[in-house]
Amino acid sequence: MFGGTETIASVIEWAMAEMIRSPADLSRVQQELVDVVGVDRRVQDSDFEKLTFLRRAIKETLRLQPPVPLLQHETADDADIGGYAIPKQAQVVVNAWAINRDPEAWDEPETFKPSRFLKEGAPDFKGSNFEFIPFCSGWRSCPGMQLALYTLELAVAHLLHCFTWDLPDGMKLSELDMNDVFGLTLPRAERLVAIPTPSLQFPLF
Ligand code: HEM
Repeated sequence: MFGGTETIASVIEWAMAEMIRSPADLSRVQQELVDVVGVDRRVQDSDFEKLTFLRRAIKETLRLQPPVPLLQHETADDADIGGYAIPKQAQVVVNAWAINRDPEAWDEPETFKPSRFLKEGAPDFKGSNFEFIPFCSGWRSCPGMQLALYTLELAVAHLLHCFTWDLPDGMKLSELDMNDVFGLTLPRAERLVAIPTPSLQFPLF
């Protein structure tokens, strides 16, 4: 299995890139952090329950950039799926990346839009909404999901609460390369380079 660290590092980088490229969402997440946490202390575990937009921005990142895009399994028995006969012990590859962007399931599937998850009945990734499967589903789904979510939320919350972020050398948002390298994992084709400026009213170190 791919390391938990590589998957998490990739999603943190994608989340930062998606938000920098979407200033309205970035400013909504940062305002939420100021409203919930303030500017004179750091984020704590007890804050996460109230950081609803930040958590949806991470969900949306996992939809667009699942770090395990292809799920490889073997059928235990003969099966019939959508009229296709799949024999026992067939190798089946599920393209989670394509499913998470299926235009029949998602409105504007290519657009980073965390607010889609604010709607009543929006899909969740706990395993029963098959249009959204960044952690797969069923008894071989990711056992590290809760740890991964906690780590992702904590890291991104600190990065966005403690700093404001700018692209280097007057680079425009439209120039940010959002290509990936498609394979067993889904890293960015070009590393994200962004300049942090401290934003809190106390020394960070
Ligand atoms: C954003 C972070 C992560 C994502 C999106 C993710 C996603 C996945 C997916 C999709 C699978 C199933 C693969 C398949 O069915 O072919 C999986 C399996 C697994 N993951 Fe994760 N993972 C993440 C982080 C972690 C972490 C932090 C750990 C451990 C600390 C972990 C441990 C595992 C293990 C042990 C399996 C194999 C389970 C089995 O084969 O029964 N993952 N992960």
